[in-house]
Amino acid sequence: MSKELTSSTTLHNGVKMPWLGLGVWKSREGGEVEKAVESALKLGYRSIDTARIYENESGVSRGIEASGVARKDIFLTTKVWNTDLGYEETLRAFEDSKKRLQTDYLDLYLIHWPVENKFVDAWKALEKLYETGEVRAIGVCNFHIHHLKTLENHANLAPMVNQVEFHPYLTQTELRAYCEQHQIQFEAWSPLMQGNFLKDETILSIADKYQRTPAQILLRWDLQHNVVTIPKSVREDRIKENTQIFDFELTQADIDILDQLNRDQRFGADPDNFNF
Ligand SMILES: NC(=O)C1=CN([C@@H]2O[C@H](COP(=O)(O)OP(=O)(O)OC[C@H]3O[C@@H](n4cnc5c(N)ncnc54)[C@H](OP(=O)(O)O)[C@@H]3O)[C@@H](O)[C@H]2O)C=CC1
Ligand SMILES: O=C1CO[C@H](CO)[C@@H](O)[C@@H]1O
Repeated sequence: MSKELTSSTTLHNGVKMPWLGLGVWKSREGGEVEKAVESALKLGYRSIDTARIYENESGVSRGIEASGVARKDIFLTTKVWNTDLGYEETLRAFEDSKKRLQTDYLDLYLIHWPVENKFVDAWKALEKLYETGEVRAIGVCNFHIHHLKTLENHANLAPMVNQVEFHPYLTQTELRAYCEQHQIQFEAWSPLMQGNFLKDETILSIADKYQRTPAQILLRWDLQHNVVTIPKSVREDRIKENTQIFDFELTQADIDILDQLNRDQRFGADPDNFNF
């Protein structure tokens, strides 16, 4: 499978989404996020993942502006937060995010968490935004199979993306298979294990073998699993390092070794057990 920095997966509605994007959770507005987004776009990233709850959508838009990259060439994602779930509430939250992001449309709008009894109404709002062309693709985050099944029973449109925690300690085998069967693109959050990979001897030794950094091994492993990945960094050297994953390939044996590190360990919250 050959991929390059600008290469994309095709979602089930035909929209193209880059395999690599920049995550911006914890990237602070007022300088940090602006600089990270500007650097990433100048280095060739074409996808940015933010959320209302990250409180940096305005900063993201300033970074885009500073980069000089045309809006039409960028795949921009944001998410509706738990307190804004509901039909009218979600439509309003979308308008507010659009204003902060200084854009007339979004490429991808996601439900951030599967809050029971609320996500179906929010999904109806996302379908409406999709029908009116204000968003090019819609999807969910943190949905287990049972949440996807509930949605299926009420939705006109299947989600195009499910963005969930994914790395070698949490390989999500069943959920990935389900998403693949239903043409839902799987997207990894915390692909770098929030920085917790440095103590893992297996990851370090594979990095050594390929003469790559551990971060590059983790991101390459995502690509070879056909998983969209959105590593976060505010450091230009790392933002660049995280792009250098398209010119080498892991052997199947090494992919298997990384897969076997699975221990169903989360660095973030469990969707069935969250409390925000
Ligand atoms: N839908 C959801 O519920 C969620 C979505 N997300 C999305 O996914 C994105 C990525 O996940 P996130 O949780 O941020 O964590 P990541 O797994 O991307 O790890 C980010 C951490 O790794 C460090 N880092 C980045 N690159 C390197 C490198 N090359 N070498 C060493 N360390 C590195 C960063 O530090 P530094 O910045 O200092 O370089 C930061 O501390 C988020 O930013 C957000 O957009 C995340 C969580 C939940
Ligand atoms: O994207 C996210 C990052 O983690 C946060 C929880 O602490 C949430 O905002 C959300 O899951």
